[in-house]
Amino acid sequence: MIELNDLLAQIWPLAVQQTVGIEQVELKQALGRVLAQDVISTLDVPQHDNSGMDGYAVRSADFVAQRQFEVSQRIPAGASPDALLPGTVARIFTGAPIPPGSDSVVMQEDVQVLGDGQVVFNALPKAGQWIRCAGEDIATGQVVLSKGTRLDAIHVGLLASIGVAEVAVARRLKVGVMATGSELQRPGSPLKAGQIYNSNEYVWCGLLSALNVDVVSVGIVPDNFKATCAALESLADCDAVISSGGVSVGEEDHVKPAIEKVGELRSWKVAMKPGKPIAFGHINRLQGGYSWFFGLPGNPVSSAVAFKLIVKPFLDLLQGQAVTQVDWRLRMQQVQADFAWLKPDERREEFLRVHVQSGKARLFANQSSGVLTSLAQSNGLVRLAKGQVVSPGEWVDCVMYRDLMS
Ligand SMILES: Nc1nc2c(c(=O)[nH]1)N[C@H]1C(S)=C(S)[C@@H](COP(=O)(O)OP(=O)(O)OC[C@H]3O[C@@H](n4cnc5c(N)ncnc54)[C@H](O)[C@@H]3O)O[C@H]1N2
Ligand code: MOO
Repeated sequence: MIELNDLLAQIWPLAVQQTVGIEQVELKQALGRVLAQDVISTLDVPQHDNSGMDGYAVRSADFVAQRQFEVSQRIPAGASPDALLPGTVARIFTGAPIPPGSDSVVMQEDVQVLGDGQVVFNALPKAGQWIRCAGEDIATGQVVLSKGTRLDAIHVGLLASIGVAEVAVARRLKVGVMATGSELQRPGSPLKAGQIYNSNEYVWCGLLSALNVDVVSVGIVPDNFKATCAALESLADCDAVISSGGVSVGEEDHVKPAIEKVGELRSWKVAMKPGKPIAFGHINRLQGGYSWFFGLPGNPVSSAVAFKLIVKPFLDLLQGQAVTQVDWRLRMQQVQADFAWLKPDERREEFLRVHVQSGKARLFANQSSGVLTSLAQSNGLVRLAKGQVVSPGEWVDCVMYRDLMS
């Protein structure tokens, strides 16, 4: 068995070295994609000093002599103002450019309008007040977003704010999925004796949709060697293939021998619970090259946890996402156990499904790797080292699901 940290150290660099190609997309299509180049601003945001309030643009030094002023111009947002005449003020609105010669804005609530183009100020302005300075958000030449960022809605808005209409992103990945198991049935069809519904594929497809990849599914593959080889070969043109089930040691487990036949098995069995029988390798393509392969366990919890901890970061890295953004170990937090864990696994590190609230982790009662409800009713995984016991009140490492899928 390989340690999880060692597996990650072995496979993540492979993805970093073999990131996929780049394409230009329109800004709105870039949501959820990974930026392939640094984006540098060619302008200041805002472009001009502008008003932070509806009110009056003034010269603060004029207030030494007087409190009543003539309004010499009106500046709505989008206008190009004249210089402020000495001894006068300008009516101004939020976002409008500050006229040359003015160094301060007084909000209209502090001003009395006399009706003959004159106004009286009830407050003394401080130089610089209510002025939003040119370039205070983004300065010309600044790296606004770095290569390797997965673009969220705010990132896309930030790019729009500097006038970018198209960006270079990693091309979409093509990911193949297959669920092995002669006992599996599709939701929508009645279950025959001994059958269970294929849920793993639905979990992955949901998780994959957050990664903006194209999914190709061959659906359910029966437990036989030939069918397994054929399904794997049919997905060889994908960037990566994920299968579930059939990776353990029984006679009905055909994934390991099949991957050895159609490609190469590079690693098998990880010292983690849930998720021990994980296969990693590749499927050869007839025309040369290969597709990465992850054979995840059939147990629904094992398959989902292995996906989040191992496969998802690998797919992110293939798209060029920065390692610091995908390595969930950097986002572990300490939580206080609201439970006791007295019979630890001596050979594997464990990931316990917990619900964390106000810094306290409550353990889901049934930690079986077949109980998918444990994932539905938890929001994080407590990570325990081999043999680690836990007493109530102890501080333990935890990774939250939101940090696994961000
Ligand atoms: N003698 C041993 N037996 C087992 C070992 C072992 O080391 N020695 N490891 C156990 C562990 S740990 C796990 S995890 C499982 C993994 O086995 P497989 O990956 O070969 O998975 P299957 O046996 O095909 O299925 C396990 C379980 O999951 C259900 N399943 C399968 N596919 C799906 C699906 N698509 N959706 C929902 N549920 C699925 C399946 O019906 C089984 O109940 O092996 C242990 N055994
Ligand atoms: O690895 Mo298995 O997932 O312990 O049940």
